[in-house]
Amino acid sequence: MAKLNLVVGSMLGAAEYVADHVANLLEQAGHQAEIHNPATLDEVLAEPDAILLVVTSTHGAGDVPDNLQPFAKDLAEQHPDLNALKYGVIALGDSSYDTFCQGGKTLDRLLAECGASRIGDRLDIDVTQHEIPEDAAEAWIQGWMPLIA
Ligand SMILES: Cc1cc2nc3c(=O)[nH]c(=O)nc-3n(C[C@H](O)[C@H](O)[C@H](O)COP(=O)(O)O)c2cc1C
Repeated sequence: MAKLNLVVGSMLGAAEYVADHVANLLEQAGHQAEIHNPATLDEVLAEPDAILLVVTSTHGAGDVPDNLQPFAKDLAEQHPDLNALKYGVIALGDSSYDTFCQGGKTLDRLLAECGASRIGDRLDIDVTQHEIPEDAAEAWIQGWMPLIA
């Protein structure tokens, strides 16, 4: 069973609800899930064997939410060696923006640039299509969990 660090980016609460729901599902399946909100890079670097799961919305004009900005900034500036780190990304956004799910895409890119390996595909949840984003996340995590077993 795996240890997962869930790193949350949220302004209005939707991504927080998704992270809580996903953490419960992971724990029900026997995994250990710890929510980091706000997250610090040091906490993640302290557990290189844990899998990182980013759950973030997008704000502004394609920006990472304020509570995740320090984490993203440290990743970009410190560029730590994350070759041993595995991660997944659940992004929430609104497809009416050109910058659809850009917050999640940015975290995905920053982690990959530091050498981390994404497990499976990123989930981009369009909140205009999913009134309850937790439902889309639940369907995705059921397909993702076998990849971390
Ligand atoms: C001011 C504002 C700006 C937004 N900008 C974007 C954006 O650039 N791209 C996108 O995909 N969604 C954007 N969204 C949609 C949010 O990402 C979406 O509503 C999400 O569910 C909010 O999650 P949260 O409650 O965790 O913050 C924006 C929403 C607001 C209110």
